[in-house]
Amino acid sequence: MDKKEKIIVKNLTKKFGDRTVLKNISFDVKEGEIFVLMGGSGSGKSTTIKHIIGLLKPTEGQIIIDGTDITQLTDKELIEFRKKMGYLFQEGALFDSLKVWENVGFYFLENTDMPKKEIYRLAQEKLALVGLKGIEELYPSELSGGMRKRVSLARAISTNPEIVLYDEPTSGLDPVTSAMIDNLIVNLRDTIGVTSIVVTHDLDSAFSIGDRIAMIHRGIIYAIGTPEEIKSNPDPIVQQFINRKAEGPITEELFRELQSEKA
Ligand SMILES: Nc1ncnc2c1ncn2[C@@H]1O[C@H](COP(=O)(O)OP(=O)(O)OP(=O)(O)O)[C@@H](O)[C@H]1O
Repeated sequence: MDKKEKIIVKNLTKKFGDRTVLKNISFDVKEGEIFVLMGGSGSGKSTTIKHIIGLLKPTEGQIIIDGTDITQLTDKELIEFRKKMGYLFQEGALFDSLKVWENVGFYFLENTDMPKKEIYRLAQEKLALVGLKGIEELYPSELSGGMRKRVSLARAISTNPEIVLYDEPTSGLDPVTSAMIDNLIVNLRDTIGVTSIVVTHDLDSAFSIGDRIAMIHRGIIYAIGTPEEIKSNPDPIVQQFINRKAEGPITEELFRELQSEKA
């Protein structure tokens, strides 16, 4: 039997001023699925997931999560709804003035009466999951970029969310740490059935962890399918992207644009 849809993105269009960044995109993500969103710089990946977490409102379209159209929620309702979602920001977005454990336990420090000792323990547990130990008392400025990213990931999963949205979880990480993050994403699905959307440029990671992959280019979804289906998709844009080719329709478009800007 087909799994139930957890997230439905329906005819989503987003304009910033007179620029249309997302052009009527639709897809759904099934419960417990790892759905990868792939595409070049500026293609609209971050904008798409920011709609799913409710940080952006669509110009047109709907975002339906567990049957609720979140675009219709009030700010207060949205904050409550977001409890079931974790979001790993592209830049990490840690609070520099807070220690690592306070960053990881931020949700509980802000919103609950849980004793600090317990929050500290919870932070330790989540940090261990991302391979970090003994850094609870440090500040983000004392960490490497890769460590900061992992601390952000520990924070994203601190509330045991049903849905986790990852914006470039492995960018800037060494191959071993990247593989560890990939494993963690897969483990969260296998052990507690987390539904994930992973935005990535990392083709190896996309093909190894994705149950399905969507390829977005200039605000349009060109292909959606299993890794095998994407590999054999004949679309020239998809093929140029997944084969890392310098020449092809993506570069030709870019070239034409640069020429017309010069003219
Ligand atoms: N708040 C905003 N105001 C105006 N334009 C924006 C805004 N946010 C994003 N854009 C534009 O929308 C387009 C898509 O941006 P987005 O961040 O979604 O791309 P992306 O696919 O995530 O790229 P990258 O891989 O480089 O992070 C870009 O051209 C960007 O400049």
